[in-house]
Amino acid sequence: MQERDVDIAIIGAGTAGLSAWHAARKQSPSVVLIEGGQYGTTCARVGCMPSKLLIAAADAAHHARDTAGFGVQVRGAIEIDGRAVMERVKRERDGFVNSVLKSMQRIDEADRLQGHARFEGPHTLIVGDHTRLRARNIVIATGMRPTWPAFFEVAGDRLIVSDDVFAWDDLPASVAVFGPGVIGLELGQALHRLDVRLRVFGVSGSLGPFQDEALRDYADRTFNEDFYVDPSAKVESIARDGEQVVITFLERGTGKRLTERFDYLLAATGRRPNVDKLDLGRADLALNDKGVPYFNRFTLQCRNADDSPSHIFIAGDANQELPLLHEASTAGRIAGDNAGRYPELRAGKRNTPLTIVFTDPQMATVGASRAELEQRHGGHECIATGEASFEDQGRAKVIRENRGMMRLYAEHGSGRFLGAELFGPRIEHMAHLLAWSLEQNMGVSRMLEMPFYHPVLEEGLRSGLRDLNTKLLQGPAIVDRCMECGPGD
Ligand SMILES: Cc1cc2nc3c(=O)[nH]c(=O)nc-3n(C[C@H](O)[C@H](O)[C@H](O)COP(=O)(O)OP(=O)(O)OC[C@H]3O[C@@H](n4cnc5c(N)ncnc54)[C@H](O)[C@@H]3O)c2cc1C
Ligand SMILES: NC(=O)c1ccc[n+]([C@@H]2O[C@H](COP(=O)([O-])OP(=O)(O)OC[C@H]3O[C@@H](n4cnc5c(N)ncnc54)[C@H](O)[C@@H]3O)[C@@H](O)[C@H]2O)c1
Repeated sequence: MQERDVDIAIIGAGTAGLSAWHAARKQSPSVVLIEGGQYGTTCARVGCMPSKLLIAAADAAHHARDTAGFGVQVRGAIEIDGRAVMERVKRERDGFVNSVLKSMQRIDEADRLQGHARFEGPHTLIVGDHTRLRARNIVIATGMRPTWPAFFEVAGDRLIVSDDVFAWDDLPASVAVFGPGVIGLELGQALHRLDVRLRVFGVSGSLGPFQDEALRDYADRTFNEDFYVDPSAKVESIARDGEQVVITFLERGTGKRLTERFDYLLAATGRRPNVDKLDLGRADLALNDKGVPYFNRFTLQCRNADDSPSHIFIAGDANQELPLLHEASTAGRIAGDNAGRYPELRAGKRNTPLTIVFTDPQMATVGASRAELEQRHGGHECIATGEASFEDQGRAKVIRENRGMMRLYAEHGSGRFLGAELFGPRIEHMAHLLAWSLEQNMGVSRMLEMPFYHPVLEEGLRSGLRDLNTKLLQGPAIVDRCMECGPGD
């Protein structure tokens, strides 16, 4: 076994680990990055990028089929070439992975270690059974992996997770997706639009990231016009028969017992942090009931079992706080910086929570949910809710994407904007405007003073803000459609 001493060890060469490495390296010349799996990051290899590539192909198919409403006839059938779809997904994905690998070449080979890392003691790691690494400070950036209930395993090798989708050479004929969360909805809708026969089964009624019941119901109705999704499914049995998975369930709406065969069961039932194989018991850290170290979200510093501050930091999906790419990058930077400075620490700037789901229509949440806000601000009377629909919105009608609604929250008295849940066309852009407004502590009336071009989807957002302003008793109600700059709202 090779023995080695370093100043800082970073476990995991994903987005958080790479970001931590660069920040730590500014503080110390002795930083080692350990990777137990493949280089290239989850985002580029099996996460954000290949999923968006598959969705882009699905969007192309959808738009090609959706021309008649504009008076444009496409003659002949729209055919999906599954091999060509997957070939492009993988080719472009490989390009993204290669750019990560290229950027990693900036890290000296001597500063990279390959092998699974586990704790032998609070300052000692065993890497791949070939190296004992002693480090003054350590960053855990080990990411997450998919998780599923044991009863899915009857499907054998026909049980797959999102990673497997991006290894396909061709599209299958049918898939049963379990889990209408972010991954299940994005991949499920994309597969459906690429002519894969689809059912999406959920439990407990949850749908994507929405907490607001009105948005959840609206999204549920809208998605069900496109593909079958039952957020509270009654699945009676799952069995394997030959090369297929046989699922018996009660059909939503009719209650009819149906038995259907699928090529795959795609488990999109959540992801768990990769901390269970780190031997954290030997690191002397205080762990929560899920085995994840307690940490401070501004410093990313963990706590020891005796509640004293630890020399170990945890960033990215591994800490389970906000498993999103931009959060992994920010948290990694703060953790790496603090690992370099320890025992002196700096509180990092954390961004406004922002989630965007790339379905059609898109889903987004900004800031806190209404329930969280009520708790934080002292009850429902402290929070005003504004609302607007995209169904009659000018620009949305022009492009025939007039589906969706939004709920916007603000504080009574101060008029400060606090958060939103949005469902509608190209919501990714409006969600950014709202997150940036929140970062700047803007009041709703100030937001309404900002320029709104015409005709744009953001005029729909202005309608929601006007309604919110009225609910705050800070402006007149908009009784008639606002016509001062055309039919935009
Ligand atoms: C299908 C899918 C789509 C997604 N789409 C989006 C999106 O559109 N937008 C968005 O913001 N986020 C998206 N995400 C989430 C995003 O990909 C993650 O939040 C982000 O990649 C997490 O980065 P990370 O560095 O924490 O983890 P990772 O990139 O997973 O890095 C962790 C690394 O640690 C290594 N490792 C684990 N254990 C050990 C060990 N013991 N020793 C050594 N190495 C170890 C792993 O091999 C891995 O390389 C998506 C995720 C998935 C799965
Ligand atoms: N656009 C994006 O930003 C994006 C895209 C993909 C993934 N991600 C990240 O990845 C994380 C993980 O995504 P995910 O979709 O795996 O998790 P998730 O928590 O969003 O969804 C899991 C879903 O599975 C359901 N479920 C649980 N057990 C079930 C069962 N036995 N049968 C049927 N359904 C069941 C849950 O009710 C939930 O709806 C997300 O939280 C997100 O942070 C982000």
